[in-house]
Amino acid sequence: MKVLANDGISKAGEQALKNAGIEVLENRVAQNHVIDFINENNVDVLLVRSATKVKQDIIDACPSLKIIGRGGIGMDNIDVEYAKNKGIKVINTPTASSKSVAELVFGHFFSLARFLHESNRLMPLEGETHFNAMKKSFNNAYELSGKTLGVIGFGSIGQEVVKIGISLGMKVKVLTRKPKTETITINFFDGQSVHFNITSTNDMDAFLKDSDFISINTPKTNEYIIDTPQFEKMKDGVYIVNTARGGVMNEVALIDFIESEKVAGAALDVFENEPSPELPLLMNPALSLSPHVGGNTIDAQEKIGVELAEQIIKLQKETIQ
Ligand SMILES: O=C(O)[C@H](O)COP(=O)(O)O
Repeated sequence: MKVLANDGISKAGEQALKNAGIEVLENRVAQNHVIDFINENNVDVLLVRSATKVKQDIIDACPSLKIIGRGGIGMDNIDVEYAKNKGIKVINTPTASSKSVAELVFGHFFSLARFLHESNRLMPLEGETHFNAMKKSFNNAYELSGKTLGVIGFGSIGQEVVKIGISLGMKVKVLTRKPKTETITINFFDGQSVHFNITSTNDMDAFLKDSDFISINTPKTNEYIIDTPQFEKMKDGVYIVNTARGGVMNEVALIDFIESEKVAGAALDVFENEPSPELPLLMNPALSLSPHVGGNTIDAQEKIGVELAEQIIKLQKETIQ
């Protein structure tokens, strides 16, 4: 069996596959050469992250493909149903990177609430006057503790965001299409755990009115979840972080509401025009930005690689001679 890990795979994942007698090709093939490469090398399994798109063209033109694996959560770069209808197994790693994404959400919240993104850019400044002026300009900072965290989406990442929020002493609200209850378990270093039953709401207006810090943690949507009418209903001075997908929040409207100071600060890890975000986003001091790195930790990539390898080995045993 041959695997093409086109957007990379961790050493641990690669080793697990090799130990099972599976060949791993680590070539990084450009999108327009993927079909030829798969056919020339008789690839059985195509592993991707979000960079490589696996759409109908690849699925139709590559009869050797038996498994498409997404190292990560969002499957919007893969024609999942189309592949499944053609008998191709499609797998992902729905929980392996959720802690990493949730930690990035809070990295951005802390950065926004304390102006870290901006002060890092502006330091070092010469002389007491500049130093003190800068210090004064960052006076209106906030603690997260005691504030209301609004989480849009209650999947594995949303739940990890909620855990961190609770641990910081935040009040937590979760917005989902239909209300649902999840038991959130926080494990402490000494082996103790606490459990919280959290029920989400579908009352968007109340959610927007109450939330001081909003994190978007949903799959990609066809329409904006956050657009002008939603911004209008938010608290003055709200902070928003989007680590979900470009397209869940209207970036043009976001800039307008930052300019009117309705939104105090926002962070984007994902962009409508990815990988080339619009210029007004890049230059805006109220924005903390990162280049789609939610799952980019050594820890998450290790877990992702190993989980993918385990699933492939299992599928190989079950279905592929
Ligand atoms: O959907 C995901 O898993 C995250 O957005 C990470 O995407 P990436 O693997 O392309 O970094």
